[in-house]
Amino acid sequence: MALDDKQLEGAPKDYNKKVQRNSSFFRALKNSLHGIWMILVRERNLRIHIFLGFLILIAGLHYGLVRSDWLWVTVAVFTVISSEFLNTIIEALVDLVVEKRYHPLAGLAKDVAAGGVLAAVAFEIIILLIVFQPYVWRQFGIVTNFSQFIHNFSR
Ligand SMILES: Nc1ncnc2c1ncn2[C@@H]1O[C@H](COP(=O)(O)OP(=O)(O)OP(=O)(O)O)[C@@H](O)[C@H]1O
Repeated sequence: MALDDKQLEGAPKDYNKKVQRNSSFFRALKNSLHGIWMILVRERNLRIHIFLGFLILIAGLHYGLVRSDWLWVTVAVFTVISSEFLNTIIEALVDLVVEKRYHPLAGLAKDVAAGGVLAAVAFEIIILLIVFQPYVWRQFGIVTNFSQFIHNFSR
């Protein structure tokens, strides 16, 4: 991943460059936006999650979700997006430390980071199922009671 990027492969030549603190709020903002642009360009999975986020937004508008539903859906979508950011940071740091050498700990760090994304996606799916299922059933004229269903299930 990270080391395939030609622009970043050239980075070691810049070792003598000094790193400066962000001198102003706008400079910090510009660097943050650059970070978002970099991950958007490089990480296909993040682009897929953002695309799915737009589809969820359209579905939410279609079904007319209530405020509390929107809160949960927003938390779920941003949890996945944040986990992709974290995954990319860990991959970049691991590649920086081990370069292209094999190390079991490097593999462990990357696999655990990827597992974190999977856990976040599982969280998102559970939230989406709980939030959307009454709206979908209602479309077919079926009124459900989720709490009653869970209660009956546990008996
Ligand atoms: N330096 C390394 N040493 C040992 N195993 C590694 C190393 N780099 C990668 N791996 C293993 O190869 C897998 C794929 O690594 P890679 O850097 O391509 O991440 P990726 O999962 O493809 O990234 P992306 O999230 O961008 O798809 C890792 O999950 C890890 O198991």
